Amino acid sequence: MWVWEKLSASKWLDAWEDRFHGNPNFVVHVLKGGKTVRVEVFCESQEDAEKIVEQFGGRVRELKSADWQKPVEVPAPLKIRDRFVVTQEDDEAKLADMRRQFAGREVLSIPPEMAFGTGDHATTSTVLRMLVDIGRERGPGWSCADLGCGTGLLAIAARKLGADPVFACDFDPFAVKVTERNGPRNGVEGIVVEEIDVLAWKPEKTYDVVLANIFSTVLIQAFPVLAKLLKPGGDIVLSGILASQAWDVFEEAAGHGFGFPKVVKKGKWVTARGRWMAELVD
Ligand SMILES: C[S@@+](CC[C@H](N)C(=O)[O-])C[C@H]1O[C@@H](n2cnc3c(N)ncnc32)[C@H](O)[C@@H]1O
Repeated sequence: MWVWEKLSASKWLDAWEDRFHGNPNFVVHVLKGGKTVRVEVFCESQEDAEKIVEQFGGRVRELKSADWQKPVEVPAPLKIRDRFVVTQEDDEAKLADMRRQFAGREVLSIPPEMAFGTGDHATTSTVLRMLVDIGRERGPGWSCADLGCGTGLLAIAARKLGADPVFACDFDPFAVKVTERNGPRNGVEGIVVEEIDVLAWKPEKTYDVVLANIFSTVLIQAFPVLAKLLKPGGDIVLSGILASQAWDVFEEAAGHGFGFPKVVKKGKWVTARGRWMAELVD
């Protein structure tokens, strides 16, 4: 296992977070009392690591496999309103215990894999909370698209909340596979999952609810696609937005007829729930 690492001044912290948000294999450390940032990216091969170094600069080192294999403690289950509990546990006996412990909430099992979205990141958990609210407001029978689905957690939750059909996509083929696996693992069938680059997409269907937890630089370019995808009066939830970039996102959104009356900031991450006001667009 190879690690590419780069040191840079801490003023670039947001830029690095933005660039790698969604990549489960990157870790950003703040060093020297906040003056320096170290970006570590885990790669399968030295060749991959060297390609990244060529692109961004930095240095490659080999991680001792003992470090890599160190058992990681399963984090505590995460409660989402009074509706879900999200856990990385996949042991059936432990899941059965959790179902007893959290009776009344549905337990969603999303084991950690090389795809983003086990629920513990603020950008995912805030979308989940907003999604529970949307599900309650809409009742059964709304359609939902989850763009940049990662592990598929949001699509699975949408299906459990009454959405039908549910469409999920990611440009990472591994995320597509993981989402296809995680649906049935959680008793959910029928989520349509496709490998799609949102920025090169010409959607043919429209949805009542669109979710996109993808970083700002992608969202800013994605509004023409989002406007084609969302039904007039539909709900849209955007996440993965660094607070420092939120106004750029909202400004671009407004130009395409999107308004975001509900904004939640968790740490430096912003999640926004809004609507597409088709009548404001020529
Ligand atoms: C932050 S993760 C979100 C995962 C999951 N939806 C969640 O909320 O936890 C962003 C996902 O978007 C995907 N992604 C990034 N840019 C994309 C693009 N242009 N088209 C499709 N997927 C993209 C990444 O592969 C990653 O799985």
